[in-house]
Amino acid sequence: MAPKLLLINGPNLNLLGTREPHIYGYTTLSDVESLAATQAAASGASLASYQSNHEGGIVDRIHAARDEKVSWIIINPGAYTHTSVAIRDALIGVNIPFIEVHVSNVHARESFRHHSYFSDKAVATVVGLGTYGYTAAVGFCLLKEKEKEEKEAAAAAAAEKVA
Ligand SMILES: O=C1C[C@@](O)(C(=O)O)C[C@@H](O)[C@@H]1O
Repeated sequence: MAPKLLLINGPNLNLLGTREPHIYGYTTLSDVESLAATQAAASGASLASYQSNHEGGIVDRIHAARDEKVSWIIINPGAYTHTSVAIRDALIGVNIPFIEVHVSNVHARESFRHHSYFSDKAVATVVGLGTYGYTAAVGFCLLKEKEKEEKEAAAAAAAEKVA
C-alpha cells in the first residue's frame, strides 16, 4: 500500500506568508502544502493537509487519521505546542509516528515557547529551518517508508528461499 502522510498545521499558520514575515518568512501555507504533496507524490506516496485554529478540530483530524491508516503525521501545532495536553494525548492515542515542525527557532524566542508538549513523544523535531522544515520532515518520512519497504521485500525474498 502506498504510504499516506498527513500534514497538520495549528492556529495562525493559515497566515503564513503575511504573519510576522521577519520570523516566519514569506512562503504561504498553500505553497507549503502543495510542495509537500508534490514531494510525496514523486516518491509514490500521498499527502493530505489540514489546518485549524481550533484544538478540537485538530484532535478529531488526528483520530480520523487512524481509520485512514496514515503512516506518518507531520505537525506544527503552533501555539498549542506550549499548551495542549489534548493534542498530545490524541497523537499518543492513535499511535501514529509523528514529526514536530516549527518554522522559527522556538528555543531562541520567549521562554514560554521553550517547552513543548510534543517533543518527548515525537520521532523528531525540526525547528528554525523556516518552511524548509516541512520539506525536511516529509523527506525523512519518505526515507523511513522506503527503508521499511526494502526490509519487507528482503524478508519476503528470504522466506521464499526457505520454502
Ligand atoms: O504559531 C506558532 C508558530 C510556531 O509553531 C513555529 O512554527 O515557529 C512557534 C510557536 O511558538 C508559535 O505559537
